[in-house]
Amino acid sequence: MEKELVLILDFGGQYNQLIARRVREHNVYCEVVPYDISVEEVKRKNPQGIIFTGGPASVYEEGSPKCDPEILKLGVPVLGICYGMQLMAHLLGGKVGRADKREYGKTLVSLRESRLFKGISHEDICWMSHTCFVDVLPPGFKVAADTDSCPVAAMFDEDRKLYGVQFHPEVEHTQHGKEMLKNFLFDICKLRGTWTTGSFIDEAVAHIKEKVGNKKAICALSGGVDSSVAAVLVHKAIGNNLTCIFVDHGLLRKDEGDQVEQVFKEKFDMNLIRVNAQSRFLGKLAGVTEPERKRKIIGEEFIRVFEEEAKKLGKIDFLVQGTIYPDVIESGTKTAAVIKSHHNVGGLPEDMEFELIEPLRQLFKDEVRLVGLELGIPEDLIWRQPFPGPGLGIRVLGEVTEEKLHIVRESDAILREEIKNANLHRSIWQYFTCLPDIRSVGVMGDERTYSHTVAIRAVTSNDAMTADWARIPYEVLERISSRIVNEVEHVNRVVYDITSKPPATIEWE
Ligand SMILES: Nc1ncnc2c1ncn2[C@@H]1O[C@H](COP(=O)(O)OP(=O)(O)OP(=O)(O)O)[C@@H](O)[C@H]1O
Ligand SMILES: O=c1[nH]c(=O)c2[nH+]cn([C@@H]3O[C@H](COP(=O)(O)O)[C@@H](O)[C@H]3O)c2[nH]1
Ligand SMILES: NC(=O)CC[C@H](N)C(=O)O
Ligand SMILES: [Mg+2]
Repeated sequence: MEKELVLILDFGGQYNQLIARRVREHNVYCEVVPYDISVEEVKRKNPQGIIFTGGPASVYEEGSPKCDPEILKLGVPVLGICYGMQLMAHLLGGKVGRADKREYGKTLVSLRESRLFKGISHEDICWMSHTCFVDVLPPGFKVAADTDSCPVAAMFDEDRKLYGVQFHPEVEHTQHGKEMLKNFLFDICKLRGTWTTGSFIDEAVAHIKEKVGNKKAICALSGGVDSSVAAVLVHKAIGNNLTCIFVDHGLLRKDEGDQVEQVFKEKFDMNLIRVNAQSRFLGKLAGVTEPERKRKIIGEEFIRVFEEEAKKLGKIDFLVQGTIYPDVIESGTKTAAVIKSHHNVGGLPEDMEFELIEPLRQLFKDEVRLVGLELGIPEDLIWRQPFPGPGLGIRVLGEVTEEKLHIVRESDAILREEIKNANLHRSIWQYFTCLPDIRSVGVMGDERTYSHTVAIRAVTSNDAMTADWARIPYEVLERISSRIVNEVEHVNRVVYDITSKPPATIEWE
């Protein structure tokens, strides 16, 4: 059976991940690729459909992102969304102008007859976010929708299978957006929706087998969800030619090192090496306060440890990592801004000796969890809360010291225990404490104190791309706060972080 694939050309829009999710929700595999992918590369990947995303630029500006126009001539159906539609118009001889009136948010759109809108009535509430508009249609195109202030809210050329929408079908607020994407995928691109976690596993295993052959690989294993799933997947492909390496960098949570080692030895039949590298990581971090510096130092040190361990094992060509899509996107791409350098992507040193294998690189966390369950990984591991590779190193704000690590470790253990006792551990995506680099005045036992403040961070999320602060019941918060101040030395105040992502991020650094 031919492999089904939709390529999403990334022009830097805010909702690009959502487009990918919506396509996958229809069981169609898709990949988000940079907008300047060459036409040869597109041909090699052989997609049955292509989507151009939105983006902040204006097509008529110099230097605005443009794809190879040949992509529009491949005969593969293309759906341009917002900037994507404007670019399609611009490249094919139409004209894009700047409107006097911006359209932003919910907008009533009149739809005309088009395969894209099959089964949807002649009006729909759509979500708009634009200033520019298609002023003159490119030759061969027809108007498929309009609004009070936008004459071309959608356009199409049925013969060439080129479609454009000015609004965003991928956001929830567009009432029939799902149906529109469905029409594009199934009616226009003639896809069947064969992508399932089972088929993903089969393909990934075959691909890894082919790539690695009889060579050897190591896997950076943290005991977290992503690297455990990656390890099991690669082990399925290459068996004992894989060795997992778990680094205890001194930035782990309370008792975590021993727990990971124990669980892994009990539940998995794989080679595992635990490296105790506490002092070298803490040494490298001494005196460093800037968050991005800290992340890069940790990222590089990880690789140096892997290289040293690999040398002891003979010739190792590949490094397996549990990188997932949000790690990639937040570390910055050609079009997406750097939010923070995830140690395993933006924090990698340039002179690394391994070739990377990252089978989960295109997946979101919830998809990784489904793959893990399908692979038979125990549920309690699959539902572990995410824990970042740089660990407590980015939860101790500012300089990392043993004393501060101790405070975070102990307070975090209390928080986790109480969340579990309150049976909230499955409904909250992530919950942890962090240590802002501040001290404040308190009174304990009639005496003045001048001690640390501990912050509680707890969020709900589906994929870590956006998050809301979790509404932990007051009684639970009260218990956590009182235990932390009573049981953890050098702490006299506990605060609760009530910011969503955006504008904040989940971690504080
Ligand atoms: N202590 C560690 N030792 C070895 N590799 C690690 C360690 N921490 C992180 N890594 C590597 O970095 C990758 C990214 O870390 P990340 O925390 O995002 O994923 P994870 O730990 O596998 O899963 P989770 O998000 O559930 O914690 C991991 O998949 C793993 O390959
Ligand atoms: O492996 C990782 N390496 C990193 O450098 C890193 N930084 C953040 N995170 C985790 O990613 C998710 C999103 O976090 P932020 O909202 O803080 O960006 C959350 O789940 C974070 O815990 C990381 N994971
Ligand atoms: N959301 C978008 O893709 C916006 C496209 C373009 N920047 C505009 O303002 O019209
Ligand atoms: Mg982790």
